[in-house]
Amino acid sequence: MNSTPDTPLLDKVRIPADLRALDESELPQLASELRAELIDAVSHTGGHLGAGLGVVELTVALHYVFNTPEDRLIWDVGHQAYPHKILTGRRDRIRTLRQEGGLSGFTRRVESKYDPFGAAHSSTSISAGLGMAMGRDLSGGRNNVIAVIGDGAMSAGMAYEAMNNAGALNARLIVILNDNDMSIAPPTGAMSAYLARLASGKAYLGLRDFGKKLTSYLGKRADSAITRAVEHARGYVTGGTLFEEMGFFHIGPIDGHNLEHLIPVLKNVRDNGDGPILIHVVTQKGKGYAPAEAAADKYHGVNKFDVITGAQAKAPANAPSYTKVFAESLIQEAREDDRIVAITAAMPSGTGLDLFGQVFPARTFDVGIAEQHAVTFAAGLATEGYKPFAAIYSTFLQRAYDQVVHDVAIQKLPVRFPIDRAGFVGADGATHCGAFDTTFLATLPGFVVMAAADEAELRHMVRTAASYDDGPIAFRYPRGNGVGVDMPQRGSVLEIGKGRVLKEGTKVALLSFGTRLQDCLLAAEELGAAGLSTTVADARFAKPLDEDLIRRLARSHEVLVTVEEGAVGGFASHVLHFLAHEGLLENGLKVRPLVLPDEFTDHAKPEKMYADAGLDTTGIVRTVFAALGHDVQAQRA
Ligand SMILES: Cc1ncc(C[n+]2csc(CCOP(=O)(O)OP(=O)(O)O)c2C)c(N)n1
Ligand SMILES: CC(=O)[C@@H](O)[C@H](O)COP(=O)(O)O
Ligand SMILES: [Mg+2]
Repeated sequence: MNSTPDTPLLDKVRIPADLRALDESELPQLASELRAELIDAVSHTGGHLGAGLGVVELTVALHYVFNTPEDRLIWDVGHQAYPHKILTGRRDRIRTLRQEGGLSGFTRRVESKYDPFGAAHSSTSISAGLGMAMGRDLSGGRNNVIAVIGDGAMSAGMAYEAMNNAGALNARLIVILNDNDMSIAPPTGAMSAYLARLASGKAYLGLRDFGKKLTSYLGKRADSAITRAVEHARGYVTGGTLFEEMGFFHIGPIDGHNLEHLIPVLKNVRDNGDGPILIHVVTQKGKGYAPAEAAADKYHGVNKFDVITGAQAKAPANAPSYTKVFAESLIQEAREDDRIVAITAAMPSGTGLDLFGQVFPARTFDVGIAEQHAVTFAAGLATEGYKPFAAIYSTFLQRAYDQVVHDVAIQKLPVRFPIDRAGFVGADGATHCGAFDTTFLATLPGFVVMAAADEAELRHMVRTAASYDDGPIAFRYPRGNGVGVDMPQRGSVLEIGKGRVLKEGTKVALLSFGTRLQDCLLAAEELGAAGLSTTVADARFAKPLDEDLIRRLARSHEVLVTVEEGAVGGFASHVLHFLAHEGLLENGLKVRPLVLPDEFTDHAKPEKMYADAGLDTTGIVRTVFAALGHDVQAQRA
């Protein structure tokens, strides 16, 4: 049984100004109440918990020391910002997190003046902060700019591009590296090993040298409290760290859960110094909640859960998740072909490649949060005759578009792109919606672009991709579970550019690309009951199109509706382009392309999102009736 925590001190804090009125000695108590409130809220909503738990003290210290929102506080990714939301006027809505109409699970400018920059994709905070710092300097401002970035996010190229620029500009910018030695999975890469070395005290200077450096940056006010904080944590970082070579003053590591250490350091940095500074703070992901601390993923993302036991709610599923089907199918293919290798950009569990990695550790590469590199790395593997599967969520593939075009497509390299989380993703909202992949891939010459209509189709597409060597090939599938169709033992190789017809009719044709197929079949039944004989086809390919199929549907039906879970400019655009060139739009054919709405759709339950987008059974039927000029209400009565 969960009961709302007792939070007498937190109840007095609505906004950071209230927090700043507290005595410093009260802050540990406030942090403890904030942590209890966070746990309780997320137990009701689900969401990102581990990262927020790890920054409770840091959040309190930052708002205590800095004058937010005039001082700009930027949270990288934003998944750790729930404690920040509670302290910045949003506590009354914290139990609406990630629900329709409720608070976003990330920072958002439209949500609060305390969120100076929206996020959800990682590693943008230093760039945004540097822009704010230069804007401030150009307009003669005096405010601080603080970017908080995790050790996982620090693996991405953008972070280095920003530091490189910040060092050269010598801008006054505060970067807090929140090092919890975790990404979603344990972090990978040389940078992670380097940070671990720094945090373990192996690279430290003597106290005297450190004192000298500190005084040169912070001036006389680099008092003993700051030295003690660093000394207490692990020691003192040497000159010549990577960050210092990039022009940052580097301080740390310090214990990010100890307010007595955090506050003097932050005050000193606030009041002194010039140029960019990086404060290395060591924290524990999941801190203060035993089930999170004990979990392998530190409760990075959780369903609703029981606070006492930590047990998470799990809806019963009638079918395996698409992710699991992908992983198992790829394992199956990889047993047959030792040239198959798999790549993830810090999403092993999300993409299912953790399973692949258990079977084929040497053929699995977690490259860190580095989608651009992941794609070009895959291209390199392809040049050596390997069959790389670069498994990247639709939304994160956006970051690697030039690599897809320049390194893969132009060179016609057979990189395989399994694209998970294609279409609506529900609670993560607009930043994570996989809306654009069909549009941005199908426009590239020579790219093969497929969408799986169900989990069996996904299995076929994995096999098809494994056997296709003529150039790049992508297949998209959504977040969540399959539809419960019978599964083939092994996938078949699909004929490239050929769709299939599931139901023959004469008046209306529904041409689906992807998992909306099930709703098309239901819609066809409704239309049939209303006397409208309906064909249902699964296009399978947005590129190359099944031109024979489309020609036939266009010639022998009065209405042609295309249905896809993607933005305008995708499958339907290619169909319309083809129809126009074939002169098939000139004989009275009524074509209706159903795509995602031309807007960024906020978080909600996926079923509601489909309904609002007109992409559910009702929406499809309504579209057909409207095309035929029928009165929808009368038809359905
Ligand atoms: C460009 C991009 N790729 C992948 C992700 C998925 N993702 C969200 S949080 C996260 C791990 C971040 O690790 P870190 O920055 O150390 O933060 P922590 O969760 O440890 O606090 C990943 C990989 C993302 N948000 N953005
Ligand atoms: C913050 C982030 O980007 C990830 O944690 C993401 O929320 C994971 O999404 P899935 O739950 O769909 O894997
Ligand atoms: Mg981390």
